[in-house]
Amino acid sequence: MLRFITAGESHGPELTVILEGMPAGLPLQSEDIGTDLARRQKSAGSGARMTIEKDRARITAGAMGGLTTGAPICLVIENRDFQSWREKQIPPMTVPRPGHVDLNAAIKYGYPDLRIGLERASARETAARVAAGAVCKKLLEAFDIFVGSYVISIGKIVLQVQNSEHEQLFRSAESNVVRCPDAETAELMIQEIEKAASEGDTLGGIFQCFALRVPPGLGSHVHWERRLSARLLFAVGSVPAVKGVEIGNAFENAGSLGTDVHDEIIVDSSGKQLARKTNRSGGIEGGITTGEPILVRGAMKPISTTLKGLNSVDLASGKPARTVYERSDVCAVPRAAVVGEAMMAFVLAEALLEKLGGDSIEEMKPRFKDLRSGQLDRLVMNNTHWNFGYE
Ligand SMILES: Cc1cc2nc3c(=O)[nH]c(=O)nc-3n(C[C@H](O)[C@H](O)[C@H](O)COP(=O)(O)O)c2cc1C
Ligand SMILES: C=C(O[C@@H]1CC(C(=O)O)=C[C@@H](OP(=O)(O)O)[C@H]1O)C(=O)O
Repeated sequence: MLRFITAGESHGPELTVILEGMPAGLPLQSEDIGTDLARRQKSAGSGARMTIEKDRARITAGAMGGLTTGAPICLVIENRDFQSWREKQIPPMTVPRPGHVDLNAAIKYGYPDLRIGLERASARETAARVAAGAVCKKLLEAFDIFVGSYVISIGKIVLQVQNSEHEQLFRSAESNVVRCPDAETAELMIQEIEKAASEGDTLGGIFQCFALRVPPGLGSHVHWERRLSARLLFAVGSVPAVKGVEIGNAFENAGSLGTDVHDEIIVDSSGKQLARKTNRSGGIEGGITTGEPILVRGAMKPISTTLKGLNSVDLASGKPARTVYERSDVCAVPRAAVVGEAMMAFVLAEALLEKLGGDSIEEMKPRFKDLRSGQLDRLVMNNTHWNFGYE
């Protein structure tokens, strides 16, 4: 079993993540994690906090001499902003912001100050997830599996050019600050963010995560919690502010005819390998990977903290009050996309380990080679009748 747990508050000294279950022998350096940490910070629409933090993961356990040992991996990320909070007398926060955990956490935990809830609910925690996800990506890369993402929409600006060249779309998207593959649409998205910011408002949007060269056979149909589709929906849906997740073209498919949706099975030009004409299923059928790219989209609500303010109630006086603004992102869809990648990488790394077993990369490699693929001659079928009996 692969698992991770994070700890840390947004303005506390540091974030910690422990990733347990990684096999031994995986090359791992802090720089491997730094790239994704930096990607998660870079985006149009980011607030002032992102100019303060320079995220870097310190590896304090589980890797020695640049290789994982099989022991729990501990990663620590400093919160530089802690320095400006540690000596401060902070006035109590008593007006809950709609869209945040503020009110619910206070009701549930009996907090005397709304800050206590927001400190842990803040998406600062996602830096720790991205660090763990980067390690999972290293494992997947050792088996040539690639996980990436790009932005499909911000507010009402939607990417029109969508095709199956996900890796290429990803590369183009990385060249701009909204992580959109099409330069013209990216420009419109940036303008949309600037407009919302100038009006004291915020935006959400949709990001696409994908995984390429995932072998068929990860996940299972035999039990609800082993279905890879369900596990991916849960993982990507756990990203703060993500309120909808779909696999493949799920919502569009729901309004179409079956014969227009399901990915027909063909024998490819080699005559030996089974393939699909399309990938509307997003690479999973019956909770098991098909070998086609895995596609998961996350829909993020607009950022809850708005400069304009929203109506609420001051819990100290019981009177109506406007929310108080300190600072915030205006749009975080490009940043959330990187968190989505991390969550997807975690689920796939876990599923790969379940499939292959083994305590070291060396043990996993030959088993990976031997994975059942869609090769016709490896499918064991015969025409003898089968007795459907239980006694
Ligand atoms: C990368 C990232 C950055 C975020 N930045 C902000 C922010 O600056 N301000 C804000 O109000 N919400 C931000 N959010 C969203 C809140 O964390 C989230 O809406 C809040 O915790 C409530 O959780 P829920 O929306 O899942 O109910 C961000 C989310 C992500 C994933
Ligand atoms: C710190 C991060 O994101 C934060 C997520 C966040 C929220 O409410 O979720 C609010 C902002 O923090 P602050 O209140 O300190 O300005 C964001 O900057 C981060 O992503 O590393």
